[in-house]
Amino acid sequence: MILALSGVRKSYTTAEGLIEILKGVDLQVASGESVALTGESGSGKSTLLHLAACLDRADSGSIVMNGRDIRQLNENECAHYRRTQVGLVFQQFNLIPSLTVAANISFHAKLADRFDPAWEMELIGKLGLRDYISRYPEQLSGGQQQRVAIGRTLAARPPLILADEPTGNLDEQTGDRVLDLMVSLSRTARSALLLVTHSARLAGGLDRIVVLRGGKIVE
Ligand SMILES: Nc1ncnc2c1ncn2[C@@H]1O[C@H](COP(=O)(O)OP(=O)(O)OP(=O)(O)O)[C@@H](O)[C@H]1O
Repeated sequence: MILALSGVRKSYTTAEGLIEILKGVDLQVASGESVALTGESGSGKSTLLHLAACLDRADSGSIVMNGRDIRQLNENECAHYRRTQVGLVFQQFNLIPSLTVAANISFHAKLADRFDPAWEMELIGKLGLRDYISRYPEQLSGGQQQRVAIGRTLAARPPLILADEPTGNLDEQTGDRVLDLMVSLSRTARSALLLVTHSARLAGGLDRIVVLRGGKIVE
């Protein structure tokens, strides 16, 4: 098991008082497995991904990644965890504006000490980015930037990829095509994938679908 969440709870304090979003989430993802995380808007899918990425803290429960409970990590250890253990593909591409496409793609792999030029060239080809490697992010379309963000994540071959359907500013067709690529390349990289998606078609192509409802995972 690469990732195991048990009894994970998370509440937010708002003007209306305390709202409980996750009410004891249990979820396991096996090494190399792809899991679609679905559920109604506001059910807590992004919250769950942020907790697994060590970007936010759960109130209780355990989140064990590769045998280690990430709830015990301090800030520095969390940052190291994000650099080496997980790849994040979120709605914001977060590319580095001052770096070329090629440098953006190798950035995390180098930080994680997993830079592999042959794998990177393969990714650049498969993502259709060969003609753009010397450009800067601002010179790319949204779909192209999204492909760079995916390439950057996959270049580091993280054991786990956490992806929050990054369809925000893309038309459906472009978004679907890029997400398909991400799923197939995650398999090639042997990374486990936990993907938030509203697309039943895309979810159907993954190993398993889980639903977040009423603050818990129902399969
Ligand atoms: N920092 C925060 N403070 C207060 N409430 C929050 C915070 N972040 C999220 N929420 C609330 O928690 C709930 C779950 O949000 P979350 O973004 O996890 O849902 P989601 O399932 O990813 O939704 P969507 O499919 O619309 O993206 C929502 O009701 C949201 O308003």
